[in-house]
Amino acid sequence: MDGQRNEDTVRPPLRLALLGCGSVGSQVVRLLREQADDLTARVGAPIELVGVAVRRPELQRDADVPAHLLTTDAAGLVSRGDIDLVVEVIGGIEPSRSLILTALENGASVVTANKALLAEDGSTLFAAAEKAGRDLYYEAAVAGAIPILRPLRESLAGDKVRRVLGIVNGTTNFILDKMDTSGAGFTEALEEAQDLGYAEADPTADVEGYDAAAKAAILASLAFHTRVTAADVYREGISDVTASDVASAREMDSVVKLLAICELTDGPDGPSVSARVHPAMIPRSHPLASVREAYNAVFVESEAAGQLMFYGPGAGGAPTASAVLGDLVTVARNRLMDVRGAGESAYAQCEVLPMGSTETRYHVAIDVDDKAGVLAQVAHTFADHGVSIKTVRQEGRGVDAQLVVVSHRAADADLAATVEALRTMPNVHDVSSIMRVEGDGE
Ligand SMILES: NC(=O)C1=CN([C@@H]2O[C@H](COP(=O)(O)OP(=O)(O)OC[C@H]3O[C@@H](n4cnc5c(N)ncnc54)[C@H](O)[C@@H]3O)[C@@H](O)[C@H]2O)C=CC1
Ligand SMILES: N[C@@H](CC=O)C(=O)O
Ligand code: NA
Repeated sequence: MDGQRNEDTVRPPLRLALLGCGSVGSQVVRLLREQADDLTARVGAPIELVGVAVRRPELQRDADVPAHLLTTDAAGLVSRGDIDLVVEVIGGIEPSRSLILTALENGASVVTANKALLAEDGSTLFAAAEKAGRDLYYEAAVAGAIPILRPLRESLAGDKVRRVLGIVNGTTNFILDKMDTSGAGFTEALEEAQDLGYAEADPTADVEGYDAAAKAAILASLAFHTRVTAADVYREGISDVTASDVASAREMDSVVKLLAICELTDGPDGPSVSARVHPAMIPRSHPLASVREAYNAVFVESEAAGQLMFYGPGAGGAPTASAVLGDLVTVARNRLMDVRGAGESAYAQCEVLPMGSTETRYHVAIDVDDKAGVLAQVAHTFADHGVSIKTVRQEGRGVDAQLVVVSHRAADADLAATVEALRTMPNVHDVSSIMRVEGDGE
């Protein structure tokens, strides 16, 4: 009966152009075909794939794309004037930016997974979507399949988000998890990630934190109703994390994770925000510590809702295509109703704090002479830079000792200056591990 009723009310097809047919694009094609009837029923009209822009048409693809749909002329496809919906899964800045702008100008609604572009120049795209009166949706751009952007933009629109703490890069989480569980070094763990297809042949964007920084910019913008770009995000990757850092974390009953941290801080001149990506120790009891392998999770703290956690697959063709299809159904429904969905609100116009004035905590391992007064000298150095010590542990190592200091929260610049000063002290041999500490409620 229901099926019959839907068929009776089905409208003419919405015409879809797909830009890019790699890992994500080919899964979009597969799901469109396999779920065609359900999608038609959910949207209220069929979605008809009318063109697929590719770079190399001769390539064998995971999805069976009819040859007559393939074109190398992506610009021509989005300029045709008869396209209702465009999915951009090419990636990178150009030609993706120009293609999305042309698609919007020609009246199409757009779905993209392109975090690099949104984090670099989202404001140009949002302005173009608004001018055209069309939707621009991008749930897949952060944490793949995990619904996180829609909850921030819509479900939490009546609340005040104060903090977003996320594991938003699957490759680096896989590497750090391997280092923790098997004691592997960074290089060995990276090779395993590459063998399993998680890390690219050139893993720089993942390993050096650029991918997570783009996602942090998008998260901070939506969470705090402001504009944060990738250039505003402090970034450190995981290539300097050693097996000894991971072992130090284990001794503290903690794990090392690459975190994206976005915070709202109230000040006398109004709220400001910070966004940073760096490795940090978190206690094993924290919900993010149990995020294993290539999974992602985003932990959101808001004033009324309290703590929320979003967990699932953050990468991979099919999971990412799931998020793309979710957006596609939404923008297709909006087209049929001739409305625009919720757009970006950037009314807050918050200042973005530099990393130096962001408050963090440090775990510092210091190799020193095991002599009377050395601990006091080290403690003075912290105090001289205005950094309060939370705990100190000392381990004897023959004539030497290792001091493991965990600080209270202090300006990151003061902590960095403390470490610099420690390195010049006569009884200090080495500052062998420096790691920020997060998530233990301080
Ligand atoms: N793979 C994943 O797990 C995730 C990917 N994303 C994003 O999804 C987007 C696509 O990623 P993937 O599918 O993994 O990349 P991919 O590299 O597998 O696919 C991109 C495709 O675009 C094609 N292409 C490049 N230039 C083109 C042009 N001018 N015209 C037409 N086609 C062109 C390439 O030949 C390639 O087949 C990127 O923005 C990526 O950041 C987001 C979340 C997860
Ligand atoms: N390279 C990314 C994939 C999706 O954004 C990751 O490893 O998480
Ligand atoms: Na997502």
